[in-house]
Formats: sequence, structure tokens, C-alpha cells
Amino acid sequence: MKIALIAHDRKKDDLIQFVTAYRAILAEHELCATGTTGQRIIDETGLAVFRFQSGPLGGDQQIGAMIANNEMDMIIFFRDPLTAQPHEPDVTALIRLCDVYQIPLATNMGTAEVLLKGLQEGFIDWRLLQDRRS
Ligand SMILES: O=C(CO)COP(=O)(O)O
Repeated sequence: MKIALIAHDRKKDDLIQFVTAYRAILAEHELCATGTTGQRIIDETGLAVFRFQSGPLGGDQQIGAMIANNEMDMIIFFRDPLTAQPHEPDVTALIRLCDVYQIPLATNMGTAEVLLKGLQEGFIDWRLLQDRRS
């Protein structure tokens, strides 16, 4: 499965903690991330992560394009609901595309835990039945 990991600045420590806790599950999958988030995951967990642009520079839109191309299976996006983001329209667009294409999306640690446990149990295997365009 292809999983995108994203966190706003004040949520990055939480994401690192989460990725560390679920490293064994995540290591079995293809990981990608927005730029700064991805670099921290690489540096602090040693996992292999493909890095897109930083979020404010278009990273959310690049991940959205992957969703539209049916090339992304799950999004874990620890949003900061208390801080205005300069690229708020990009954030909204990414979340919208998850709903358009029925892509499992976790925006906080509680939901992310359920998603990864479900992933491990095979609850998201239906994604493998979807036609891949590439
Ligand atoms: O802003 C982000 C998501 O909207 C995250 O981007 P960075 O991982 O580059 O900080």
C-alpha cells in the first residue's frame, strides 16, 4: 500500500511519536510525505520515505494528484486545527479529494491508530482490487 504521512509544524512531534510506535507496520508499505515531515521521519526513524515538496510549496497538491491518479491508498495527516496555514486551500483540497475517491484519511492520532490496526488486519485490502492506472 502507498501511504502518505503529513503533519503541520506543531503536530510533527506527535507524528514522529506515532511513526515510531507503528514503525513495524509502516515499514511494510511504500511511504511518502510532504518535504519537511518526510525529512524528520527519515532522520528520526530511519524509514525510507519519498519526499514531495513542502506543504506550503505544493506538497499537499502533489499528494492530491496521486489520489486523483489512483496512486495513493491511505493518508495520515496530523493537521493543526489551531494555527492558520498560508496554504489552507491546498489542505482543504487534499481532504476533499480523499472524500471524492474514498481514500482512508486520518487527521489525528486516535483515528490513525485505528487505520493502521485495520491495515494490518487486512481491512483495507479492497484498495488492491481497485484498478491502477499506472
Ligand atoms: O504543510 C504541510 C501540510 O499541509 C506539511 O508540510 P511539511 O511537511 O513540508 O512541513
